[in-house]
Amino acid sequence: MTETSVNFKNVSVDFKQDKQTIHAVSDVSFSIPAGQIFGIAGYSGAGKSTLVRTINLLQQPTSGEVSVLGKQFFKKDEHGTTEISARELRTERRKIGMIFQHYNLLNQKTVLENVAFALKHSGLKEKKIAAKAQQLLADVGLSDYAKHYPAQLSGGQQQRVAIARALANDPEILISDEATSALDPENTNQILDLLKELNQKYGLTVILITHEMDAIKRICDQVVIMDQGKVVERGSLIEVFVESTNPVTRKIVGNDFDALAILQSMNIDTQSRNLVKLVYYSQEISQPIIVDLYAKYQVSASIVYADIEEFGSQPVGIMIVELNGDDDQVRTALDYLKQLDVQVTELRGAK
Ligand SMILES: Nc1ncnc2c1ncn2[C@@H]1O[C@H](COP(=O)(O)OP(=O)(O)OP(=O)(O)O)[C@@H](O)[C@H]1O
Repeated sequence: MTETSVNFKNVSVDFKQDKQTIHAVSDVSFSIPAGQIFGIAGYSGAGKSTLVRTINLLQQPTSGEVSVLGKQFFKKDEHGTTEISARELRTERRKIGMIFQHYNLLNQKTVLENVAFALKHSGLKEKKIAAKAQQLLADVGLSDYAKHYPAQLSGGQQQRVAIARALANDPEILISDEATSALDPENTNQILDLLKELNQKYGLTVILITHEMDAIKRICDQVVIMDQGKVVERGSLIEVFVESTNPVTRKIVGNDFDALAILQSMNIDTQSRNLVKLVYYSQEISQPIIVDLYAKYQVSASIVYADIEEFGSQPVGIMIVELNGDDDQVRTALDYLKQLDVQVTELRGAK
């Protein structure tokens, strides 16, 4: 397996509309490592769908280069255009499954037939097709629903059928374009957990396009934030959700770790009080911090704000504390916290 599943290099997509040019995607470059769950997040209209449609050339870039699983699919620059042949593209597209917000199931066919339909051109005999479709249904937890019709299933179950169908040709990449956007929170989480399970079981690369930050936080390894056709930021969940100071990113991912925004919403003045933001990566650490600071350094820390968020299975805590004590002791206490792998940000005078 190649290490990079998708590589975008200087990809731009323009649409001409009423004599105007819409720059849906502008000079985007990044790569998606194989075997990861990779999020592409941003507001509606940011260019996410247009960008991922260039992966299987459902959308041709206006310029730039797209390579998938080590093979160059498309390149257009000042020297001209090179493109994979239609025949090769047909073969390569089998390695890329897609699911969408709308399940697009065939209503007159049973669940099993819907999945089997995707294997029509696989070269397998009918019996083998039925067996494989049944196995795929088992993979998505729908073994008992083979003979049901789509209308008899819930939205979450229908999306499972769509996932089974998308996996029919054993793809290496699964693109999920807002696949949970029409589902309630419980079904959303179940589908996300299923994607994670498939990622782990089969090493499937999952590209998760969504405007729902909770979805990204639940299962992604890395995330790209897009805004107005451009990549604003790329990194691990912690880098993007916890550490980023980029204002566009913060607006999109929320202010859960932005101490100044939190304090402002609580009407707390940062100028006159010795406030410190502490970020830590283990749940057990928060209580001892406060106790230790007093016991070791006679620095009292009163908690102004505290919260814990989960990123996948990684809890990340934030505390804003007001420190009181001798100046030198406060300094030593802060050094001690840094040694404990607690990120310390002093907020006095910060804007
Ligand atoms: N075929 C098209 N013709 C003209 N404009 C288009 C076309 N497809 C997309 N656009 C425009 O390109 C921009 C990016 O759209 P895109 O659908 O990629 O965004 P998105 O981030 O996926 O948002 P959404 O989740 O709402 O689809 C938008 O301004 C959109 O109106």
